[in-house]
Amino acid sequence: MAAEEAKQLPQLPRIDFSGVDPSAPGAGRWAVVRAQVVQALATFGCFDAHYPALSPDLRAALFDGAVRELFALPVDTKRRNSYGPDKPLYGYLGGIPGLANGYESLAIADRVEPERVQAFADLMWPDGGNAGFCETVHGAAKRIADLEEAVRRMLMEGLGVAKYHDAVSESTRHVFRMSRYEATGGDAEGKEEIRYGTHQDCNTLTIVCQHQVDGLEMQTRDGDWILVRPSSPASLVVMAGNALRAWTNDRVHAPFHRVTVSGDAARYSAILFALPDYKIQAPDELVDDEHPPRFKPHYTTEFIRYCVAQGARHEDKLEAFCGI
Ligand SMILES: O=C(O)CCC(=O)C(=O)O
Ligand SMILES: [Fe+2]
Repeated sequence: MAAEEAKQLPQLPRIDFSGVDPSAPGAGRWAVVRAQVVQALATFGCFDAHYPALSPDLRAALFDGAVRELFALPVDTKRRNSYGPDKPLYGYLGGIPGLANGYESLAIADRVEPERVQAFADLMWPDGGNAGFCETVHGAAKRIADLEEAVRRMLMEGLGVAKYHDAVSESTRHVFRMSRYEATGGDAEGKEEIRYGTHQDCNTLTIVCQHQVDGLEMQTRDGDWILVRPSSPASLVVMAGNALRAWTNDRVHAPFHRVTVSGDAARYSAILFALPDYKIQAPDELVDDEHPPRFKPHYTTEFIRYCVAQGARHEDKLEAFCGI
């Protein structure tokens, strides 16, 4: 894409979380940031979050140490990362036919807790020596999970439904996925390849941390593609998925996105997915004459099953699944 062309495209909203402490809701710059979060999720469905709590040092330790070591393991070892056939999107993924090529990824579920990270590390390195991996991965994932909770709380406060926050947190699971996208071997035109095809996420909120190599592209409501360029070494991308869109009765946008890679360096990312166990049904406060119900109540597991069966088709799957 030519530089002049890129300049004309809208930029992702950038929201500065410095001075926001997820463990002290309401304090510091909370109210100012909350207004920006609600606005960004309603329009773009995503934003660039400057979040110094995930320090550049911790980020470097995560990618240059832990994640690289993990992907260097033999495939048979990585395949041990499985949560059973009922949870297809949980464990090791090595390419998803038709959707993701030259892509490999592993995931730690269901909560970001030291014991879960340790159990994962013990599967990968049964002989031990994984204490450094655990400390780094848990440290990074915990900070990202804190941001997810703060963003969700801000959104719920902004929409006037904060009273549901604790119950929603209680039945939200966190899946921390580490992904690797194979390089294409050159920057020349025509060398770029879509490594993860166009899709909307099925969950409530997703937070992407990309490292050094860009590649995440977000589609605006008008259909333009924006290549995400992190605004600072401490920036993350926060986006809404279809579960949050449905729960808010369509007040939040769930953007289509994809990953395109070129060049000689593999791309690595770490992604936190918040997955709802609760029934997705908009609270009464978000349904009125002006906002009639848009989606039938459902569970996200059912919707994910539907999406997997539908395959890589680029369409509004939520509407097709449960639109009213
Ligand atoms: O790796 C990324 O930047 C995003 C991948 C993605 O969209 C996904 O796993 O759902
Ligand atoms: Fe995604």
